[in-house]
Amino acid sequence: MNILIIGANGFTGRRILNDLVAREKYNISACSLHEDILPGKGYQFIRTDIRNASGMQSLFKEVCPDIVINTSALSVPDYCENHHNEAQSININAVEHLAHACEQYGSRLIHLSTDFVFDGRSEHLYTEEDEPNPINYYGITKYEGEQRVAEYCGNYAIVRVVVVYGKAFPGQHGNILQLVADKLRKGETIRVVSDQWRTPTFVGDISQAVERLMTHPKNGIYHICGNNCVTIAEMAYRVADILSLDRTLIHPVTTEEMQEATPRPRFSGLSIAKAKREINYQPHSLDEGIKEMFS
Ligand SMILES: NC(=O)C1=CN([C@@H]2O[C@H](COP(=O)(O)OP(=O)(O)OC[C@H]3O[C@@H](n4cnc5c(N)ncnc54)[C@H](OP(=O)(O)O)[C@@H]3O)[C@@H](O)[C@H]2O)C=CC1
Ligand SMILES: Cc1cn([C@H]2C[C@H](O)[C@@H](COP(=O)(O)OP(=O)(O)O[C@H]3O[C@@H](C)C(=O)[C@@H](O)[C@H]3O)O2)c(=O)[nH]c1=O
Repeated sequence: MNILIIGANGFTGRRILNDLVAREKYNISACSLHEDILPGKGYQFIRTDIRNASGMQSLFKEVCPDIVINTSALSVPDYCENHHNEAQSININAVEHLAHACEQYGSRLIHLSTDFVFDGRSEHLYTEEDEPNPINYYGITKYEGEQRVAEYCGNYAIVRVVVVYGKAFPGQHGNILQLVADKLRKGETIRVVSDQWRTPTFVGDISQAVERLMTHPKNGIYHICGNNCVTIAEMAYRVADILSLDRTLIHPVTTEEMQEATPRPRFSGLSIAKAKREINYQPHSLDEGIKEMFS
């Protein structure tokens, strides 16, 4: 089976690449905007900018992928808020070209998306049937990208993940749990929001789910995240407690006090009932994920 992983230098993409290579049963190609951050064995790396239509065509011609896993994105909401054109070209236009290329080559597209497609006004965990209504530009572009995939691709799965955490490699952006651990280890304080609820996702659980979705016979959206719905502050306290760090350095603040430049959903916990039912998805608990991340 020929697999193409796009965005393979990224936090989630590299974890999926490493996990699938370790299975030793796939023919794997990886691409990213820049050179391979950590060259290894068991895959070929082809540097490609997926905004470039002819570059994408050559990539597909060379790889002839059965499965395409798209983890590439402009995934920093604050940056997207001030760089609309760039966000649109990566999160929407390139995704549309990708969907067409998959259709042309008969590839199944596994496309990563986000809880930020929702407005956060819900009182319950969002299901795949709930109507998106993004409240920041990143969310708008990711929702539009989802729609292009569903419209132009005959064989696809959209995988929505939430606050992804796990070990990062040098050169990758970290995550809020790593930031908390780093600050507390240095004896520094950190302000964390106490009124935004999420279902954080252990990065290894995404590759577990993606591998199952590669051969799953259905199209559609899948919510893939953890099964604990907590505030960002609660995540920070769990890191402090599990690593025996000083929890008094954590200063919980409201969204209003935090004065974030980019609006974020108040509540964007996702329900994983569909993934459990259809692909027997079984995520780590938050405590298990934190322990594995810092082991
Ligand atoms: N991180 C999170 O908490 C969450 C992430 N998501 C979604 O999950 C997915 C993965 O996110 P994450 O792991 O954080 O992503 P990263 O930001 O870590 O990685 C994205 C990768 O995309 C690559 N890329 C960007 N533009 C292009 C391009 N034009 N052509 C080719 N490659 C490109 C970059 O490559 P290079 O490094 O080579 O420049 C980068 O490494 C995204 O779809 C994101 O929207 C959803 C919810 C939460
Ligand atoms: C840096 C920082 C963040 N936070 C909060 C803000 C936010 O709610 C949460 C995570 O912050 P981050 O900066 O990691 O990113 P943020 O932009 O909120 O995270 C999002 O990333 C994109 C890609 C997604 O798709 C979303 O699912 C979500 O995970 O932590 C604090 O409370 N204190 C801090 O010092």
